[in-house]
Amino acid sequence: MKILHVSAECYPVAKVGGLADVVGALPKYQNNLGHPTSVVMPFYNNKFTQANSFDKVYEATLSLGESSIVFNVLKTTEKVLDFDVFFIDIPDLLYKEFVYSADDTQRFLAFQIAVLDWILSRKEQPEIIHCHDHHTGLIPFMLQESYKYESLNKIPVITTIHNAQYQGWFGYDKLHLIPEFDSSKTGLLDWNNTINPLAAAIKCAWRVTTVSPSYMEELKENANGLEVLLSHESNKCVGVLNGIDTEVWNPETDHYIIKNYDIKTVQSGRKANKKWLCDKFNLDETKPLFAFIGRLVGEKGVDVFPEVFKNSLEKEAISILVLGSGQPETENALNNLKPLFQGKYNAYIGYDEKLSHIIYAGADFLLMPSRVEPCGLNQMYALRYGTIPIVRRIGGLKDTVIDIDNEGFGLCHDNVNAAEVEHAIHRATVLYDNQEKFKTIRKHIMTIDHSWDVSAQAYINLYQSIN
Ligand SMILES: Nc1ncnc2c1ncn2[C@@H]1O[C@H](COP(=O)(O)OP(=O)(O)O[C@H]2O[C@H](CO)[C@@H](O)[C@H](O)[C@H]2O)[C@@H](O)[C@H]1O
Repeated sequence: MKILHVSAECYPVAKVGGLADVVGALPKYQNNLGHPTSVVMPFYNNKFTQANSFDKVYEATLSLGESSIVFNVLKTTEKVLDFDVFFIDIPDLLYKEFVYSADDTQRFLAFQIAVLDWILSRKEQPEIIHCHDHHTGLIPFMLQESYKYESLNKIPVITTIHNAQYQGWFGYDKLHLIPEFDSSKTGLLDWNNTINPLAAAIKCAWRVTTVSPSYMEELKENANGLEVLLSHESNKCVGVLNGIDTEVWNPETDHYIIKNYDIKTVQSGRKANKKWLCDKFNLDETKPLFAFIGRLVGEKGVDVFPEVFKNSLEKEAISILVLGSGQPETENALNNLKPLFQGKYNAYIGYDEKLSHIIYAGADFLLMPSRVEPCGLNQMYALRYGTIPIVRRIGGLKDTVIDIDNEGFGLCHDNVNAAEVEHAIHRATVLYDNQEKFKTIRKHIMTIDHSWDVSAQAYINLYQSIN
């Protein structure tokens, strides 16, 4: 079955968060299962596009309302990735140093129209179009309703919701930008009197998936306004747990980390990575190291950190290291703690792929007090590298981490508040003090298999059910 993924992000081409990891791995595993799978994404101005040369495979002009916009479809000259990636090049709109910005409505509408115009022109068409998040949410609608794409409307289209908090809303003043359709179908675009691309995708896609089974259930109660819609459409919705790319995320071969290790050499390998982190960030390597990696936004629960860190660093003999960027007030609060806890706490505000790998390889515990966590990849990377996750029981975290008190391997809490996170940190220090148990758990978690093998097949089964 020929599969085409449509996405704004794909690792290692362009990554803002977990969406890139998924779209950078799932196609590889689907190819391995014998299904030719490719990705189409925007052509950004970044390290990847600067480092490679590209051939033009298609050129045309698209209509965005009254405007005519020339676009190209590009492919790398050499085979760089394990699967084909096609790039939509619209210089004025997409060729930027960033992935997302304030004028995303125009940018991603033009992208989606270009994708469909290009598919229309191809002799060999995909047998499944797999869209990711709201940036590609109008594709299911356009396939079904825009006159121009009528000949494509038998191609099954599925949408995966990686995060329902973001829906891509825009006003009716931009309705005319969508290729012409029967105006009596405008309701399919609407949710609460505004155009809502994610809602349109939920209504028009043949199947809707979320990235964990628990998140699917939670969305019926809490989906940033789409609860009723998701409950109504629940027959075509299913949760498929994300996997991880075990070639990229492998402590034995990871070229980013300071010392590679496997289950037999975990002790010395992790010691070297921890020492590097502690030297670099002025932390005490004899104490348990707690880390956080991620976007500094409300849904990750990071607003509790200033209070938690202050209290825990005063009470416990621990070190804490943060890697992340996001809301300026949280960035400032985390920076402001540095002078108060020198030698015990540090934060790198920014994005650094290499550092993230070293943290998974060197920290003892990874904090994830998420308010919302559709799946979460960090806890799975942590497990593979032998870092014990401390998570709130929500979404994919609930599906992948079991508490040590329930014969599991992680530390879990039910709510996002300072007291519960502090208590979980305290429990982690007790575990750390029992080095024999700590090391047994560490070895065990490295053997848990979260590779994409199972879930890539689950998606194939889903595609086959609608083909
Ligand atoms: N400052 C930084 N420096 C370096 N690396 C950083 C970083 N900040 C984040 N990362 C990396 O970005 C990725 C984050 O992935 P997550 O899945 O945890 O969250 P995200 O909320 O982006 O994804 C959304 O989509 C994914 C994929 O479906 C879901 O798992 C998730 O629950 C959902 O919120 C990881 O690879 C992490 O290491």
